Amino acid sequence: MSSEDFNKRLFKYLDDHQKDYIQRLSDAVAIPSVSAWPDHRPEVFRMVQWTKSFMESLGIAVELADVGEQKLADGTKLKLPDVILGTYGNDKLKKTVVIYGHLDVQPAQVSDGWDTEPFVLTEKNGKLYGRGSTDDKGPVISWLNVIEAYQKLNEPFPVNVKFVLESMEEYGSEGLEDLLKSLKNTFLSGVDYVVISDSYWLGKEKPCLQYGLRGICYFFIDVESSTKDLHSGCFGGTIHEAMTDLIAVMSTLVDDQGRILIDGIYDEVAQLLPEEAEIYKRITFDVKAYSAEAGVDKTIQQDKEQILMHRWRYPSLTLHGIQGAFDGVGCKTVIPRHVIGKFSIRIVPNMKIATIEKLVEKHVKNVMEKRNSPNKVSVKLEHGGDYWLADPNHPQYVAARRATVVVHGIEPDLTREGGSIPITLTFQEQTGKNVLLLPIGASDDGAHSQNEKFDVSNYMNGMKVMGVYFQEVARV
Ligand SMILES: NCC(=O)N[C@@H](Cc1c[nH]cn1)C(=O)O
Ligand SMILES: [Zn+2]
Ligand SMILES: [Zn+2]
Repeated sequence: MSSEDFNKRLFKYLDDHQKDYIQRLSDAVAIPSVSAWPDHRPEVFRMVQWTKSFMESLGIAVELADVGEQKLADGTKLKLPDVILGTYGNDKLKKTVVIYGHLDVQPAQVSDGWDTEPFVLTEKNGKLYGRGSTDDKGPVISWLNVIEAYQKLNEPFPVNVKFVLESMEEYGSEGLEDLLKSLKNTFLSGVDYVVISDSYWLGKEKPCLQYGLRGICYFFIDVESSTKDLHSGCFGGTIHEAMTDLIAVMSTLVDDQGRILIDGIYDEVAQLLPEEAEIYKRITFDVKAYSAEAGVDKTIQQDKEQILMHRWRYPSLTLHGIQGAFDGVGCKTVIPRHVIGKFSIRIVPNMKIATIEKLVEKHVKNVMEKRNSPNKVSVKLEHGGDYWLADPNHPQYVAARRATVVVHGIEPDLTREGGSIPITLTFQEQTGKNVLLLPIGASDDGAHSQNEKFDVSNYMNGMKVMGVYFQEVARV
């Protein structure tokens, strides 16, 4: 049978089973596998077991790798979720593809402003709303659905597949880097390509392939002022307040133009070369739609090239929150005794995590010295992940481009991504092979945000691209 004929059968099979795929995603979304919530760790374990059972039902050999314990801020220890290592096929004559994905999700609660229950997949106008629908349960399940479709069509699978599915990605992939290093000469030896579907198109219509990611350095600034919370009427104006110190420090980190104010932070950022500047001009990107997706009236930069550069090739600093601060409704006249400020810096070529860590420590120390405060202040790099860049002309990218053309009838843009998948570089280093980012979700999916969703059309077309990608990559 020609590949065109098989593709027709594959696409029909996938289309005919749309309902089953939505039900499967709904079952996965119903498990609130939030890695950042320690009390939800059993749910993360349940998600691992759910996926293991699904994989085993497809004849994938599954091994669970223990990656140790997580030490929480209060000193308690919590078991890290096992990493799923799956092996599908072991034919020496076939190429071997490693598929990485994650089963944990960002926190979500209706009170954050969701229109529906975040852990109940809700279909409205062709969109599937639910936490993890696009990040990253939808894409992970898509890969597995495609394997099932090949089986049901009695079609030999074109490649061997090795799965690495973790459940701490949204919390810095703790334990995974060491695991991959230990697997270099065993599970990861002899692989040919690595592919990751855990990112989004640049727009809503046009597919893309990505060859770059920013890294991340996530910091905690801990300020402690007293042994207990205090009445602001009795003590206000007489003691050095922890929150006042913390806000003073946090307000010195970034200016209103998004420029990071930490001395030396831009020193290692790669210079923009004329050839690179040209790349941004060729990319399809709708600035108005971007603002609309963010729900803002005005972005810092106005032109397309500048926005893309500030997403992909310049660092950014975001203030995320303050643990221990009063954030309830109403008024509470308290002086919090202990607050932890959280911020992250997205890092780009050629910034080094160790340099960033030193510069941030120095900056906080300088600001605090000027304040003459007796409070205990410490800075901690909670987790760090490197930036990553690959060669978009590599044959694996050519294979994925062909697959995209078959399904979408259009060449994908070759783009980068402003977010981070910290383990991508480790895969590249430990396998020595090309890594491809193959996004299937749309730019407005709202990962990490309220009302995260995955379009049914992206789910269906994403599986089709994955199905054809396996054939194309088998040939290169
Ligand atoms: N889909 C990728 C993603 O969302 N990655 C996270 C990774 C991360 C790192 N620290 C906390 N989360 C991201 O925020 O980019
Ligand atoms: Zn993700
Ligand atoms: Zn995410």
